[in-house]
Amino acid sequence: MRLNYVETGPAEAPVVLLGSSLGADHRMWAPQLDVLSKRFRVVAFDHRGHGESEAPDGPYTIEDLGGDVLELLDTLGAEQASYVGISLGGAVGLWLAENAPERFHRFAIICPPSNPAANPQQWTERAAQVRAEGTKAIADATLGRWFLPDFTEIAPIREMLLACPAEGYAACCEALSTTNLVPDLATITAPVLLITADSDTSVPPETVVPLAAQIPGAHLEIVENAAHLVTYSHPDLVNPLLLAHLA
Ligand SMILES: O=C(O)CC1=CCC(=O)O1
Repeated sequence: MRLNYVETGPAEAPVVLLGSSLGADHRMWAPQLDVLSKRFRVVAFDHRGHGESEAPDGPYTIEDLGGDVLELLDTLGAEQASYVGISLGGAVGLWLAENAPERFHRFAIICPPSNPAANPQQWTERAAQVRAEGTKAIADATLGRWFLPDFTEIAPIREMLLACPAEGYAACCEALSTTNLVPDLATITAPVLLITADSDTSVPPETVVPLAAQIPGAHLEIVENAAHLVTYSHPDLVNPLLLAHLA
């Protein structure tokens, strides 16, 4: 699987991978790039079925998405990296922390759905809707969950959602419908920063806060007055947390 990615920062610096949310692509990390690229070789990638990555027919699994990231590390010639992921990208990060600890230094996991398989119908219905009507059918509702009304710079994210291949979006919904990362959280050995947002209705903080007690040594931060896509709306608060954890 060839994942599309964009690389910034010094080639010899430690690698940090950036994994995006469902329907978005590597461009959603624009507010982090300047800051992280001063210290790291930053690789923002598109999950399979997203952005300019290949979009084979689904369904996909979390193992497919995590395996793609391990292949990307090989492509980059990086034995190890740190990983920052939000939402779907956060779920992929938890899978990597559980299944490939030898390839990673540190994780920053933001607003992750840890057990979306608890409500599989939500995801299979959304997959069917997007296959039938395209991502335009879910764009407004998604933006309404991802940002509070006072955040108005949403046009670039809308454009990413509309550009996302319907099959790729649907197949990643199906990956979420079969994903439960909770049973193996206690096996995670890498240092994990968990970030949640107090007004996240996509992945409510009540579902993220308990993970901090289940992941050994995890550090939890709650961003106030923020919704799901907190990296995009609140880089002033999130970027210092990322730098402090990754450095
Ligand atoms: O689409 C949403 O609001 C919820 C979501 C779950 C995984 C993800 O990336 O977004």
